[in-house]
Amino acid sequence: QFPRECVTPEGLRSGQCCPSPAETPNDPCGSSTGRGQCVAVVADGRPHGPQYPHDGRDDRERWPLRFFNRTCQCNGNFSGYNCGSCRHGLTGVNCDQPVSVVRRNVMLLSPDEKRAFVNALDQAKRTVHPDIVIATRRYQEIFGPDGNTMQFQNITIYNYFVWSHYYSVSKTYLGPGQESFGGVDFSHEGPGFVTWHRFHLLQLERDMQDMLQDPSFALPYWNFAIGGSTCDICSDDLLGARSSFDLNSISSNSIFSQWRVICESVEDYDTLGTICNSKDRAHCRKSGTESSPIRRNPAGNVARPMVQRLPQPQDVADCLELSVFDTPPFYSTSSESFRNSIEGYSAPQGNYDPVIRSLHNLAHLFLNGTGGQTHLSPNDPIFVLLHTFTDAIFDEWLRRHSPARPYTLTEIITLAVVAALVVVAVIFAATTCAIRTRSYAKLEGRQPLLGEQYQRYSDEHDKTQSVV
Ligand SMILES: O=C1C=c2cc(C(=O)O)[nH]c2=CC1=O
Repeated sequence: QFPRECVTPEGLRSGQCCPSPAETPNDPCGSSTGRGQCVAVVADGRPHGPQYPHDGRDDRERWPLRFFNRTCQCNGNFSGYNCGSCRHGLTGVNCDQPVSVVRRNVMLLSPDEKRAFVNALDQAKRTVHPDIVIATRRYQEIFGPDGNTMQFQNITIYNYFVWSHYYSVSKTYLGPGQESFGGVDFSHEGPGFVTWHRFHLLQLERDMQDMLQDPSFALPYWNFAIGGSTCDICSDDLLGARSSFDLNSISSNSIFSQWRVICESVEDYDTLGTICNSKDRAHCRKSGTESSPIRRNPAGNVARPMVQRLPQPQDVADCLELSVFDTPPFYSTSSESFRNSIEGYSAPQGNYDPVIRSLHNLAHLFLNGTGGQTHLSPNDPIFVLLHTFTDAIFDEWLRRHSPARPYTLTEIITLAVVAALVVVAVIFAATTCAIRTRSYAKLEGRQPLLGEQYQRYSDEHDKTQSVV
């Protein structure tokens, strides 16, 4: 997924993606106005962990170096692929006006607010993303059969949200006739789980703010830790009630019954080395099958009773007690790890047990349908609310256990200078004391203890009272 302006044959061959902000053409990254500059990308070059035994086989390794090695780095409050937008929470031409973006419990929205949110999601499902296009082939084939037909496509704002999640979890293609490698997932089962999903949500929130021209638009959250087997947000004024005719479908009174899922032909992609794309529909139509509606049957997985109920409020309280963010082997098998507990591969109290599913994972599996399959789950808009709540728990954990931030170079130098001054002051004070003590010791025999004016104590008075 890249800015539309960067995916020309020349753009990709140059390896540079440094577009100009809309207001200042021919000014890469808005450098003339101090917004940012075009710099070499520095990607993490450390070796992969044991879970991923390949090297150089997947476009996603050391992202985005396979495609671009120079991109915009924005200064201060500026942000975005061309530094043409503001950092989250800021607005205005100079990005210096704070704007409050408050995520609220979706159940507490007024009827008008609920309607506005549902309509905004539906608008995002239908509106083509103004800036971003998606790759439909791997890098090897990205220039097309003639070397000049770029393999990128437009995508809608909401489908881009679905696509980027799919891209992060899809298998590594190892070549024709070979089974794709599914042992790695770039956004789950590891330390990046909470931060990857935080950025994913911020991207959608920002895209919807721009679409609505409302910089204060906030995604609400679903408090899924209510126990029991009722999906409280599955009503037609919110995310859609259950259809009366099909246990696995959404009621036709909900706009979400009209939504069609993308990225479901996962076996085809893994065999052909293609990437989820909207040609799916044409392909499906030719073979006589329309792309499917969202499937959802909350609490309906009778074969797996453990996932027929939602997490309990105490589960949230328990995982917040875990003070260590993540623990070796930094995987879905970690114990005493906040990340693995909120993700839901270990118990909320921290102990790992392969049969346990809790918190975030349990909420996904409870949905029992599109929202419970990792490559498809964001197709069900409940995903958005499930993840804003997961993010709220992460936020609370950061407040309680905020890991010490490493010092910057400036802070280290300042601390060193202050420490040196303190040492000099202590040495000076100690030396002065020692010299004075020695001179007093010499004079002690000749000098009255309290000096001239305190020499006399009245014999008639208490000895502690001086007579002046
Ligand atoms: O969409 C998801 C679906 C999931 C299913 C599990 C599981 O524990 O089996 N975990 C999931 C995470 C998802 O993000």
